[in-house]
Amino acid sequence: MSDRLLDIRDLVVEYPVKGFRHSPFRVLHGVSLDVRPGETVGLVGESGSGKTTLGRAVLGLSPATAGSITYDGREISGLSRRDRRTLAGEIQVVFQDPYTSLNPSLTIEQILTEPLVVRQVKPEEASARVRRLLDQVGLPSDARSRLPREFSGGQRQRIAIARALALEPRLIVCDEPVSALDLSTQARVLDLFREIQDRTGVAYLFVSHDLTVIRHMSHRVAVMRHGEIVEWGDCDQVTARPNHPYTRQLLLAAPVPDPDRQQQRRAERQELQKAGTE
Ligand SMILES: Nc1ncnc2c1ncn2[C@@H]1O[C@H](COP(=O)(O)OP(=O)(O)OP(=O)(O)O)[C@@H](O)[C@H]1O
Repeated sequence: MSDRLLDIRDLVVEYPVKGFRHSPFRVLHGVSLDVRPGETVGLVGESGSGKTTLGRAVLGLSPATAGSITYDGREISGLSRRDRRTLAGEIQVVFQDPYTSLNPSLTIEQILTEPLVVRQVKPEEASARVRRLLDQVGLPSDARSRLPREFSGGQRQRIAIARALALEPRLIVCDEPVSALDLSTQARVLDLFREIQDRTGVAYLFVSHDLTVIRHMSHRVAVMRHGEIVEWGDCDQVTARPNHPYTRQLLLAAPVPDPDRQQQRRAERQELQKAGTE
């Protein structure tokens, strides 16, 4: 087995701009990174840096203008919709907003069974799997007959995670999966992601603007700015000894519990900004 489950090379993504005089808007300017089986690669950067676009490109939702995306040794960036469907069991997604990502008119059982039905899993087997999935994400089995609106944001995100796990994927693109949740719920859902990884060996491409979250989750981290990766490597190394001034700013902006230290970091950050690095 290749040590690269996902391999992105020199990826360029452009969005069309209305009007024939306008050239397309280039969002990713030749991005390269890889994800190994069972690891978490964090993608961090300010709003608009292109993190979501990169995740969408992996999912086939934003077409690549140039470059390649290889999954398990197979080029996937130009796949047709039909061929994409065969990958659905391998690559899944958890979106940011648990309030809009679940169909409000379906019961939890229907939501979790849908991907299994598409895979022609027999009804009895599907029902047993739904129970197991709920158990895996810490929800009671009587959740099956209820609707999404009967659950809190954190519980809904657990349901979204259960749905992503239904087909036993090897890679999940997590796009800001905790940023709509309050802090204590965030911590519990992050722990759940880690527990699931320890148990199943799934890999995550984990998108967040929050360096504290990325640091908690990632084995390796890519720091994005203006559609480029400005720093990439082992998470401990990047966060302990950042090379790029932008990474240093992100680190200084991340909250710390000690108010004196927080004040000192704010001053350091202002110094960096004055030096013209922002
Ligand atoms: N469908 C689209 N059509 C045109 N431009 C888009 C589209 N989607 C995103 N963009 C633009 O691409 C750039 C990158 O957006 P993207 O959502 O990938 O960034 P991001 O880092 O995920 O930001 P955020 O953290 O705010 O979600 C932004 O300037 C955005 O306006």
